[in-house]
Amino acid sequence: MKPAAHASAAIEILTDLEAKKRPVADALKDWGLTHRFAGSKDRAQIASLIYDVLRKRSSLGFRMGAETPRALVLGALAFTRGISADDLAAQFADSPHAPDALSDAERKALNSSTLEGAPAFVRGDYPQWLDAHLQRIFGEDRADEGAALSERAPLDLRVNLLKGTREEALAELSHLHPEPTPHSPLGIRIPLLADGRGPPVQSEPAFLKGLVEVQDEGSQIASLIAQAKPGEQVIDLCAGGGGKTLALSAGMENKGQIFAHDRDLRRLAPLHERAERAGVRNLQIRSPRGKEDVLKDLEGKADLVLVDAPCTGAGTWRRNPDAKWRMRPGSLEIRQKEQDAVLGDAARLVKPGGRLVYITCSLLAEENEDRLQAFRAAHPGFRPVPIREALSAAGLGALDPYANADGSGLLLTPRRSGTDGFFVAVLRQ
Ligand SMILES: C[S@@+](CC[C@H](N)C(=O)[O-])C[C@H]1O[C@@H](n2cnc3c(N)ncnc32)[C@H](O)[C@@H]1O
Repeated sequence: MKPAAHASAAIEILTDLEAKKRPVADALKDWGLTHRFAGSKDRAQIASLIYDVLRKRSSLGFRMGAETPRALVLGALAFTRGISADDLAAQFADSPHAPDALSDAERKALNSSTLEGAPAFVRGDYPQWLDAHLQRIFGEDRADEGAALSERAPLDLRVNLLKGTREEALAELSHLHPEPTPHSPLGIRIPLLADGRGPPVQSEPAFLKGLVEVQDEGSQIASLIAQAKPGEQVIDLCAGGGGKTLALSAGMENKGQIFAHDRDLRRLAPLHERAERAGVRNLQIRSPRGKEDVLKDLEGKADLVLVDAPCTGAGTWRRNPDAKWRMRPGSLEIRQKEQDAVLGDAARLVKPGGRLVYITCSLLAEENEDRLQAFRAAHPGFRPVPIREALSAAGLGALDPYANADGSGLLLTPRRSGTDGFFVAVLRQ
């Protein structure tokens, strides 16, 4: 397929998305099933274009003067990919499967539009109802924070010290032009390809033998702040696929015990194979078993309980732009209740003198500072550790500027730290 045919397919899929209001992954899958002639590379190119559209849906619509799938795709090709109106017209003329030729109004928008006069939620490409929420944290910077959350995300890897050093990993992956990440001592950043996709690192020998894992630098930092030490008893209460479990385990040098739990059995499934590949030998996966309390024997025993809480994921909009437009006030309320519940469950597991580390990949105070406040009111035995103290102990003092307003947590964002958005706070019992 030629690039112009990719544009046509993207318009078709976006039209379907709009009509059926369903997740983008489902629409892409269905399109692939009904267009078998499209190879995997074509499908990936089309998906990448659709994600470029979704990241900047509002601002592209504003600049194009229309929010139709066609206007948005033209806008993404011009403003994100830098293709001139003349070059687009030439591409369209050259392919039988191209979108219709550009109109005069489209040419004008492509050549001369700006974001001047656009409100913050358009410049920042986020849903209007979130404006007050983002203003609460970022004030006048909210549009710039939103804009940074609307860029493509980098591809970051974490070096697994159980298998080798960052220098060894950089050398093994040198053909992908890796760079050390600026903040995490374990991070490697791999440049994206021209169309915004990352190279297939999961097929690299360095990945297959467990020397590197895919993990955003922000997630690496959150795990490092938790400071899981050799010999400790550690519980990763919301382990999911185990991204942070593996990072914690590497910090423990396979000494002591780490327990991974999640209320959703299916989410834990990949961890078995990932741990094997990473050479982790001190992991027990405590899968849920109906109504049974599978952590009962660990009550009051953990040196560290990590709560990587379920959240709206507002910090990961670069990777899941679809989620940003699908987010509703009701889902924020549901997440808050879940966060309170899981924090309450964590409290009973921490031993006297132990730590509870609360993490979200959200930027919203309603999911971060407010939840900590509610937790502390219900559990006065837990004291917050000033985040600068926790950073210093983890050898991450350079991240001090990213402390939140009251110093109770770390707030990472693409604009501030170049990572996904994360909130991290440490409490001690
Ligand atoms: C942010 S995800 C975890 C991501 C994972 N830690 C990682 O680094 O890849 C949050 C997880 O919390 C789980 N969860 C939600 N409520 C829970 C609860 N009450 N107890 C345990 N897990 C819960 C969800 O199933 C989900 O997998």
